[in-house]
Amino acid sequence: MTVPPLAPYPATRLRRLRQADWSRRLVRETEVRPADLIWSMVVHEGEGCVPVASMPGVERLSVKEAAKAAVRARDLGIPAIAIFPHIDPSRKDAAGSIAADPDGVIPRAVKAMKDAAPEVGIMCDVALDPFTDHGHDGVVEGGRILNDATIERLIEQGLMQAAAGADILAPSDMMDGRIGALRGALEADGFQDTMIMSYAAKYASAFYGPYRDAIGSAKLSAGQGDKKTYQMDPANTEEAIREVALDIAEGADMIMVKPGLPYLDILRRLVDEFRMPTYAFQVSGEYAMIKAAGANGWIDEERAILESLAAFKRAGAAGIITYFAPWAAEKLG
Ligand SMILES: NCc1[nH]cc(CCC(=O)O)c1CC(=O)O
Ligand SMILES: [Mg+2]
Repeated sequence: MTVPPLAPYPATRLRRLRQADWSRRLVRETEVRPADLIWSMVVHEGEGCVPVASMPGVERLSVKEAAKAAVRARDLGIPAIAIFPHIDPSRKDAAGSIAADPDGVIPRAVKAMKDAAPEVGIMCDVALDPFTDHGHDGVVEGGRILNDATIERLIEQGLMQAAAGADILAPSDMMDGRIGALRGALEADGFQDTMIMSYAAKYASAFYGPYRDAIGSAKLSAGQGDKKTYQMDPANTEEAIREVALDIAEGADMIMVKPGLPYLDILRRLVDEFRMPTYAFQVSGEYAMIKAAGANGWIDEERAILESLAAFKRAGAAGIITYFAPWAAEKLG
């Protein structure tokens, strides 16, 4: 990109445009609006709201509360909600047997939310980890995560979610080939309008820690293995291009980079390379860091939240999946 020639100082003084709020607003290049936000939300099988210790301000919501939250999202101008399930440990097993249960908390929440606020898009994670007792996203055999056997389970789960009324399916497992398999299954079963947002460039990150607390799959963070054989190495950027190219070719409508703030370089590259609707997930650890530093008075929490959201837009995100969505929409609306 060539910069047009600038008159040298003092004819050019870049500070001129920064001197007043009105002129700063006038030259602002990007803006965060409620319509840029996807509300990341945890639902649980019980009643009421249960606070998540490592994510102050985030609560696990019952199906009933999730329906109310959908109405709130609509009123705030938030276009979509991504839901994640907390499952009682007694109901988990090695196979994640209940992941595709049509009476599970996810399909019940989807139906209740779509009934309460049909104008709000509902996105579901396609992955086994909330339902497995080992916390992995796939079928495990002899310590290995089986790719193709996992895809079969993901298809069952995704079709169940689509049948429940989910608008967007978001496979977050990082198995190879799952986008194409899911797209084919959706077409075959009459769900040609169900969207897929692929967690295409998803990294094996330490920033997911509080999420495992939120959905009750703490085992991995306690040192029982890691997800490095399927999630990406944080050192890699060329590989993200290959991951995304394949997911687009397999039929993804939207792509995602995860985590968010530490991976803005990846986000920018993918937007420039593919020109697809590209989303950033500001994950649980990013939320927790801002909340913790804010609570200690070490940073100005409100400014830090808004600055972080602005950074995603500046880097080219079409939208941001964030636990801050309701607070931010209220502030920005
Ligand atoms: N596949 C599950 C999944 N879906 C979203 C997150 C993380 C969300 C967050 O940290 O906020 C994870 C965790 C993981 O992959 O280990
Ligand atoms: Mg892939």
